[in-house]
Order: sequence, then structure tokens, then C-alpha cells
Amino acid sequence: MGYTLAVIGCGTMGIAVLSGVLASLDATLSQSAAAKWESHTPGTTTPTLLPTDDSLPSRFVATVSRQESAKRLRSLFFSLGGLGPSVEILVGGNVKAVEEADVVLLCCKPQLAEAILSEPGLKEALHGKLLISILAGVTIAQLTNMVGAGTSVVRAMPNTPCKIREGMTVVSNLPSSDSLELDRERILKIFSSIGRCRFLDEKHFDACTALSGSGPAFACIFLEAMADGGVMMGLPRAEALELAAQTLQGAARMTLGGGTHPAQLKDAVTTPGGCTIAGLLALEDGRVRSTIARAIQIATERASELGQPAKK
Ligand SMILES: NC(=O)C1=CN([C@@H]2O[C@H](COP(=O)(O)OP(=O)(O)OC[C@H]3O[C@@H](n4cnc5c(N)ncnc54)[C@H](OP(=O)(O)O)[C@@H]3O)[C@@H](O)[C@H]2O)C=CC1
Ligand SMILES: O=C(O)[C@@H]1CCC=N1
Repeated sequence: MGYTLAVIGCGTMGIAVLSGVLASLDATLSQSAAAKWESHTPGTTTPTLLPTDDSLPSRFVATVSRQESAKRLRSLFFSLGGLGPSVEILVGGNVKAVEEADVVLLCCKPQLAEAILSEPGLKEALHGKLLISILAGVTIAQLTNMVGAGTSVVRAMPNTPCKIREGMTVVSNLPSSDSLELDRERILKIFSSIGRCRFLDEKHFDACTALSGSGPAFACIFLEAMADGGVMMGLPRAEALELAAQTLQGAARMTLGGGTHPAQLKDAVTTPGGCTIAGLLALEDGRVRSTIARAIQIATERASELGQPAKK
């Protein structure tokens, strides 16, 4: 039992999602504590964990456009061990991969969606299946137009930390219908195995793309800048990076785990007349809050343009 998952366009994100799912499945099969199929989405039930469950993938096909990418992928999945070497990699085999699949994860660049989904035979191969698109800016209406109404289309916005199963994925709300329960469970099991997963209306997708999709890049700018400050003050580079990364992780986990508001966490660090307030004021002088918030605004606006016809 188990279904076949096809990843169409297995680049950075396809690899991140697939490696995370494979690691979770391997942990499940060996009944290790690292098995991770819980749903983080409030109000949804944790799916029952059975390795033979039809809501879990058991076979994997991935496609790319170039032979050298295929070679790189084969060696990458081989090096993962466990189920990794069983991933079938195809070049120019999108239709074949979709024919063999029950669930299709579309991970190509937004501007390639139309060309790939209009390959002869692809629409027919997708009929009756679940298509999960992670493409920024390409709407469900556009995708449905490309594949026809016979395919269930949902959008997901994951991020690169899915690769280490610390991702954040937002999935577009499914209409409430008993016939979509298996789709819903399959989606939850894929994305809650590689981090947090939350359902939201599609209207929020451009903001989610900017905040959590692009977010790792923004966080890394802050991380790198903190480390640079440490280096400026004489810390060795490697230690400065370690201190910055673990500090950001700790602060983020206190917010997520205990639900403590960031302002409370900040205040707890800030001794009157101390060094933290001195640093905070320097950040405020640099308008750091509005700069960061505006970055999310600008990235959201740009996300809404991706996959749309270029403006004249
Ligand atoms: N990068 C990120 O952090 C995030 C990206 N996204 C979205 O994910 C999608 C993918 O981004 P990303 O992974 O960074 O992109 P990549 O360029 O890393 O991956 C795209 C993949 O598509 C393959 N490809 C190109 N043409 C074809 C084709 N005709 N048939 C099959 N495969 C093909 C490429 O193969 P080859 O190399 O052989 O050409 C490559 O493996 C985008 O739509 C993006 O908006 C969403 C969230 C986060
Ligand atoms: O930069 C991009 O367009 C993609 C979408 C979110 C992260 N990377």
C-alpha cells in the first residue's frame, strides 16, 4: 500500500520537500523517535500512523530538464540511504511521472508552469489526481485553467528549512467535502512531516510567500549581520555565526513553544541602563522595524507578479 508521489521540477525546493519526507518515512519504518507526522495545524486531528497507510507516499518519481541535474539528484538521493536510492529520476519524463503518480507536487519555476502543464498527454495524465503547486504567484484559477476541472488543485508555500524538517508550509484551504478527506490527509502528512503546516485562504498566499517562503533569506541577512558585529568586536567568524544562529533559534523557539510575545522576550533581556537598550536604540535609529516590515510588503507585491504576464 502507499501511493506514488511525483515531483515535477525537482530543484532546490523539490529536493528540500522530498528529502524531508524520505527522512520522516525512514524514521517511521524504523519506528524511530524521529518519526514526525503530527499535524501542527490547530483544529486538525493527528493522522493515524500506519506505514501501510494509503495516505503516506511509498514510491517517488522526480523530474528535471537536464542530464547533469539528474546525475546530481541520483547521487544525492543515493547518499541519503534508506528510501533515498529508490527515488526514480526522469529527464524529459513529466508525462510518464504524472501517469505513474497519485499525487503530483509541481515545483518548477512559475514561468514554466504553462509549458510543462500543456505538454501533450499531461492534462489527461493528471485527470482525477491531486496537484499540489508550490509556485509563487500562480493562482489556483490559473492552474485549473491549464489542467482542467478534473484535477484537484491546491497551492502550498513551503520553505527551504523543510529539508531539515523545520519548514513552515501554508496550504490553501480545501472546500469541506468528504470526498477531499484523503487529499487533505495526504497533504497534511507530507507537510507536517517536514515542519509546521497550516491551512489558510488563497488570498493570503502572496504574503505567506514573502514572510515564510522568502523569510529564510531575510533571517539569514539578520543572522549574518549579527555575526559580522561579533567579528567586528574580535570574535572568530565560526563562533560568531554559531552564537548568532543559536540565539535566533532560541528566541524563535521561545515565541513558538511558550507562546511568549516577542516584546515580552525583548523586555526580559533589557536591563535599565544596560547594554541591550543601548543596542536596541541603535537598531531603532536604523529604522530596522520598518525596513524589515517593508521588505515583506515589497516581496508580497513582487510575489503577486510572478507567474503573471509581464507588464508592458
Ligand atoms: N527557493 C525557495 O526557497 C522557494 C521556492 N518556491 C517556489 O518553488 C518553485 C521552485 O523553486 P526552486 O526549487 O528554487 O527552483 P529550482 O530552479 O532550484 O528548481 C526548478 C527545477 O525545475 C526543473 N525543470 C526545469 N524545466 C523543467 C521541465 N521542463 N521539466 C521538468 N523539470 C524542469 C529544473 O531542472 P534542471 O535544473 O535540470 O533545469 C530544476 O530542477 C518556484 O516556483 C518557486 O516560486 C516556493 C517556496 C520557497
Ligand atoms: O524568490 C522567490 O521567488 C521564491 C518564492 C519564495 C522563495 N523563493
